[in-house]
Amino acid sequence: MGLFDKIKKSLFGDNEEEEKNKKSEEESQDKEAQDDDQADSDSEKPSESEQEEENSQLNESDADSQSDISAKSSAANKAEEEDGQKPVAVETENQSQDNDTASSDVTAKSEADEAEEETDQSDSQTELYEKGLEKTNQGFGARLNKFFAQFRTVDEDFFDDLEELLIESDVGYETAEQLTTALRDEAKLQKAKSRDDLKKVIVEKLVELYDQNGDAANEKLRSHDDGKTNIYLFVGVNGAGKTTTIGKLAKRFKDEGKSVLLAAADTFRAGAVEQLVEWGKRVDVPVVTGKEQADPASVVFDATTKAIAEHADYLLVDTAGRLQNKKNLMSELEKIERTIKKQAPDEPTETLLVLDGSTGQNALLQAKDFDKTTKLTGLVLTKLDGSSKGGVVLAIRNEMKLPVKLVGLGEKASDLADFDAADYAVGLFHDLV
Ligand SMILES: Nc1nc2c(ncn2[C@@H]2O[C@H](COP(=O)(O)OP(=O)(O)OP(=O)(O)O)[C@@H](O)[C@H]2O)c(=O)[nH]1
Repeated sequence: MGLFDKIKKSLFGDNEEEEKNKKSEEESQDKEAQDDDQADSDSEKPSESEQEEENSQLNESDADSQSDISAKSSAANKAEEEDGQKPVAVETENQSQDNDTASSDVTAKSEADEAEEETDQSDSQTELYEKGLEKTNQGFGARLNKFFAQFRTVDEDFFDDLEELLIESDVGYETAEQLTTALRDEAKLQKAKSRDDLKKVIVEKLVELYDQNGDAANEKLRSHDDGKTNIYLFVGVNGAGKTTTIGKLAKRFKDEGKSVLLAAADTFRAGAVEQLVEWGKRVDVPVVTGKEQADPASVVFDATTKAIAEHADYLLVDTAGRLQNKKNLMSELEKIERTIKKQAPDEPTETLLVLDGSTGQNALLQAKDFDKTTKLTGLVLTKLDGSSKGGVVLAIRNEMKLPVKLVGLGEKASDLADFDAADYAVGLFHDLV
């Protein structure tokens, strides 16, 4: 569907039926990891209160920062039940710095009788956005729609009020100003007078603003298809949705027939490893783990060695969201990146910052902090289904020139979509007014 059709459908509706596909899961492979003397020992670990204090500087979302593994595991189990999938058997063995390659990872076994077909509903991307953005609509979209519902005439007050509304919706001051100016000019040009004319223009301008701030070559997930392993490094504050996104993406790649390996490099928190192992079982991909409190770089080293040796198509690396202080977190990430580059000089293919979509303007600060340490190639915006804002998408794009590559629109394995500016802009208006 072209942009115009999407805008038309959003604003005026139609009766098109949405397609629904069913996807099935494939068997996984058993893999082995090789150990090495790569790991250095980490400095002493902090108290919980120190972690919390540090984390609050990076993440304003208290609810997420307090999420624990029991909640996560029960959420995963609940989702498993929803997906109707039984977990496959998992062999768990810890890795250290010896050379016991046979016991160096956690492997999801692919036993035929256990690999039940997952029948996740695979909604079309537009449908996912519409469903996922329902709550965001109660925020940014609802404000826009309420604003348009009260619309009387196109005058200076109209544009001033619109600019104010955009700033309140976390679009950012600069972006709000740019968008309002563009809208003012376009409204004049198109002689837009009615409410529907203006809504059409604003959707067009939202998309245009997003598009003009990007690098066309870096819009979609990068992936090389030359037999080498694509390594995706996921960074972000705790609770942003890194592990969940990795689980969802692993499922997507598996469904595409690719071989996937996961690395649980958040050894700081035992629950984080468990959570990734749960996802590995759910989507039937092996997970490389290390001993609790082990050097995360050693886990990454083992996982990279294994992925390269076994010609895995993708290695998805989960990292810690918090350490005793920001400096420690950043130096750990630096070390992980160095470790990857040592074995695979052109990697990582992607360094994705995972951001909670409801974080608001703080998301921008996080993006700037992480970008200083690990050169980011893109963003993943999660929880857009539960976001009360949503406007931060534009702020980040405008100020960081970083593309949003993926969006999380729910907790299920299938609730992941490629970011699409038109879908996003249209989704904000869907079903309202
Ligand atoms: N509604 C909704 N919830 C999500 C989404 N993505 C993640 N979550 C939930 O957010 C919570 C935190 O997600 P995690 O994947 O554990 O976050 P993390 O960044 O790995 O956190 P740490 O392991 O603490 O660093 C979990 O309860 C997830 O189920 C999403 O797109 N929508």
